[in-house]
Order: sequence, then C-alpha cells, then structure tokens
Amino acid sequence: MKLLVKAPAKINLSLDVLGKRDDGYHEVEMVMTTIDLADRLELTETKESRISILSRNRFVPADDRNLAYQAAKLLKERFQVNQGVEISINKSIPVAAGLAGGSSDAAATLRGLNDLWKLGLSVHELAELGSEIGSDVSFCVYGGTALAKGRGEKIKKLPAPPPCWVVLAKPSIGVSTSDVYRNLKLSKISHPNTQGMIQALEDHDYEGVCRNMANVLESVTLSMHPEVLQIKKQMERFGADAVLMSGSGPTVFGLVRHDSRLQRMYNGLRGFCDQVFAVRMLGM
Ligand SMILES: C[C@](O)(CO)[C@H](O)COP(=O)(O)OP(=O)(O)OC[C@H]1O[C@@H](n2ccc(N)nc2=O)[C@H](O)[C@@H]1O
Ligand SMILES: Nc1ncnc2c1ncn2[C@@H]1O[C@H](COP(=O)(O)OP(=O)(O)OP(=O)(O)O)[C@@H](O)[C@H]1O
Repeated sequence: MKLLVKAPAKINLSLDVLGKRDDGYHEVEMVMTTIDLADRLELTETKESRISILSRNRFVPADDRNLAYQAAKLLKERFQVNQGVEISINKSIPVAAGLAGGSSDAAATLRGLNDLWKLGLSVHELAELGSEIGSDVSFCVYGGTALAKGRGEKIKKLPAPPPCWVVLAKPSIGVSTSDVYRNLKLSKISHPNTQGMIQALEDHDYEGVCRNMANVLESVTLSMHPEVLQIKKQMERFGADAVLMSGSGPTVFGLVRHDSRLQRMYNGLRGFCDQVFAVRMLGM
C-alpha cells in the first residue's frame, strides 16, 4: 500500500528563551503557526524490513540522519513492526531555513505510518514520540497554531491568526540551530510580550499580532549573517505590515494584508533573493 502525506512548514510569530536547562537545551516560549508551504511524502509499504529514504534534493540526507527515517525507526522499534517502508520526500520547504522542514517530515511520517501500520496511536501519543526526535516535531504533529513551551514539546492550541499573506525570503545560507542557541547571551535578552501575542490571536486582532511579533534569536543570527538584516529592510521597504526572522533563521517572513501590496513585495524581493514564497497561514 501507498500513502501520500503533506508536511507543512512553520513560522514562529514569537520566540522567547527563558533560560538554559540542565540538559543543555533552552527553556522556550514560542507562538508557532503552520503555513501553506509543504513537503510531500510518499510512504510505500515494503515486505523486507528496511527503511529507505528517496529524495532528489541534495541537501536532504538519505540515511539515518534524516528525521523522517528516525521517525519510522522509532515506530518500528517501539511497536515491533516487521514491515519496512520506502519514504520518498518531495521537498518544497528550504533546508536549514528555520521553517522546521525536517521536523515536519518526521511528524508527517509518524502520522502516515500510524495509519499505514495500523498502530492506533492518538495524536497526543504521536506528539510525545515526536519529542524524542526533535524539539519542533511535537508541534508539527498537531499543526495549526499553538504555544510551545518546555524545550518546544509542550503544546497548547491557540486560535488561528487573522487572514493575511505570508511572504518568505530565504537567503542562500544555511544556519545551524545549535550554533544560534549557543551564541545567545541570556543576560542581554529583551523578552517578547508572549501574552500580548496570545491575546491578539484570541481577539482576532491583526495589528496586535503584527505589534507583538518578536524573536530573541534574531539578533544572534543577524550578527552572524548581515544579509538577513538586508532582507528584513527590503521587506519593510516594500510595505510589509510586520517583518521577523523565523526560528533560528535565516528565513525572514513579512505579513501583508492587501493583495495589491503582496505583488509589489514579492516582485521586489525576487531581485534580492533566490527563494521567495507567498503563502497563506493554515490556521487551526
Ligand atoms: C529554533 C526552533 O526551530 C524554533 O521553533 C526550535 O527551538 C529548534 O527546534 P529543533 O531544530 O527541532 O531543535 P532540536 O533538533 O531539538 O535541537 C537542535 C539544537 O538546538 C538547541 N536547542 C534546541 C531547542 C531548545 N529548546 N533549546 C536548544 O538549546 C540544542 O543545542 C540542540 O542541540
Ligand atoms: N527530512 C529532512 N529534510 C531536510 N533536512 C533534513 C531532513 N532530515 C534531516 N535533515 C537535516 O537537518 C538539518 C536541518 O534541516 P531543517 O530543514 O529541518 O532545518 P530547520 O528548518 O532550520 O529546522 P528548525 O526550524 O526545526 O530548527 C539539515 O541540514 C539536514 O541535514
């Protein structure tokens, strides 16, 4: 049997770091939402017990470093599944971009194999298993809009953001998430108003969402890669209502409500950046 699953990217509308934990990770508080930019995975049952990964994207590892591979291995071992699976990944989400591409592939694999292998796990059980693979995987299992706490795995659902366009621009550099966290100066953080962001979502207040967008990792990545600041400035110049770096970067996203301004922003950014996308948020 064969199953097709979609793996959407996420953006961080706000990202705060509250402190460093004993396990080396950071205690975070993030508001995240999924967007309509997605990888497509094809899961094919195989008789022999092997897990194999196929992808045309040369930046995607085809072995046990792939998060989708790790998701399949986790389910296979934990639930003593004898069958194997071939996972073909058609990438649309840029790699190492701050958009949780690998994490979303892992989450889609968990959801898909739960069906294909008839494991009968709940979405909460899948999210808990996902947290063993990476901090962003639990959120990606649920999708929609949520507050993520702990190291990212404690998820509380939030209302969908008000309708708007999201324009994404990714400079041609990759960023290592662990490098960014390592270079963060905890004593110098100016904390985002997470409660203000949650309130804005509850009130369906677009201006409030724009006003409360903040990411404490932004200054770290900006100091390592000045081109990210250039893109932020361009987005502001082309008329975005609010602009922020997603996750550990380097992708920058801008929100815009009016279709007329969207075209101007998109065309303007294409002159600066190879990878530009205009998408909707997926919401709930
Ligand atoms: C930057 C974000 O993408 C925002 O959504 C996440 O916080 C990172 O999520 P992720 O890439 O799934 O992270 P993981 O694969 O679990 O961890 C990668 C590395 O980031 C650092 N890391 C990650 C999450 C966290 N709460 N604290 C950390 O310090 C650790 O050094 C870790 O070795
Ligand atoms: N399925 C996958 N797709 C893309 N990259 C993967 C995948 N599995 C593992 N990787 C590895 O993970 C690294 C980070 O890629 P990914 O696209 O997940 O980063 P990211 O968007 O910055 O993640 P996050 O926002 O969760 O920090 C890549 O350099 C790649 O080697």
